[in-house]
Amino acid sequence: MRASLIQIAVNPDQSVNSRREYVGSLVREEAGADLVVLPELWPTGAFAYELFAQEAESLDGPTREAMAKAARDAGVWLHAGSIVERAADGTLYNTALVFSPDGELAATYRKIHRFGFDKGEAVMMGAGGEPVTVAHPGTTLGVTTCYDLRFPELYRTLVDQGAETLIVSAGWPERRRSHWTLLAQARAVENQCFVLAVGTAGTHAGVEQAGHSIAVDPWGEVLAEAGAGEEVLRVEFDPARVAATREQFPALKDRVLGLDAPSRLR
Ligand SMILES: NC(=O)CCC(=O)C(=O)O
Repeated sequence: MRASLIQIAVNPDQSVNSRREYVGSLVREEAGADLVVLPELWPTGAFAYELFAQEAESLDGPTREAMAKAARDAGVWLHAGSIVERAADGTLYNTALVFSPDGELAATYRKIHRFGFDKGEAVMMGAGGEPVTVAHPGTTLGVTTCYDLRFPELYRTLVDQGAETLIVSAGWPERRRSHWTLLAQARAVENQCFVLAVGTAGTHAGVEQAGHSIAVDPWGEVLAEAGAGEEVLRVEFDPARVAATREQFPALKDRVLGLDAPSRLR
C-alpha cells in the first residue's frame, strides 16, 4: 500500500474556494497512490469557529464536488478530510468524506467525540453516532477524526468491525503535540493496527497547528513523520503485517469483555 498524507497549511488569507482548487491539485499530484488522506476541516481550519455557519455545506456541496473530481482525475481512494456539513434539519456536523477512485462517495463519518475544551465545536455541532469502516481493496479502514484519538473505545469498536488501518484526520494544535504522537502510537499498539494520522500546518484562528503527521505500524514503530510545515508524507506499508502481528503476539485474544460500564463522570 502506498499512502500519501497531505498535511495542508490552512492559510487564513486564502479564500475557501481557492483552497479547494489548490487542495484538488495536490490530490491530483498523488496519482499512483493507493490511498490519499487529508486533514480535518481543511476548508476553514478546525478552530475557525466563526466560519463554520457561513461555510457549512450539504453532502452535495462544493467540497464534495471538488474532491470527487480530484479522486477521479487521480484515480485514487481519497479520504478527503472533513467538512462542516449542514444536515437537512439545519444541524451542523464535522463530517469526513471518503471517495473511491471513480469519484463515488464511498462513506461519510460524522465525528463522534466533539472537542469540548474551548466550547466551540461541542456547542456548534451535533455528535455523530456511527463508527465507520471502509472496505478499501488493500485494507479495511477505520475512519476517525481528531479528538476521537483520545477515546480508545471507539478504536476497539472499529477493530471489532474489522479495521486494520486506522485513519485519524485532524487539526491538532502544537500545544498538545506530545499527546498526538503518543496517542497515535498507543492506538496502533493496543489495536495491532496501522495508524495513519494527518494534521494541518500553519496557524489559523490564533491556534498554531502541530503538523507532524505520522504513520505507525502495528508494533507501534513510527514508519514516517512529517515536520511542522506543509508537506506530503508518503509511506509504503504491507497490510498483511496486521494479521502477522496479531498471530505472533496475540494480545487481542486475551481481552476481557464487558468492562465498558457507564462512566461515573457523566
Ligand atoms: N479539532 C479537535 O478535535 C482538536 C482536538 C485537540 O486539540 C486535542 O484533543 O487536544
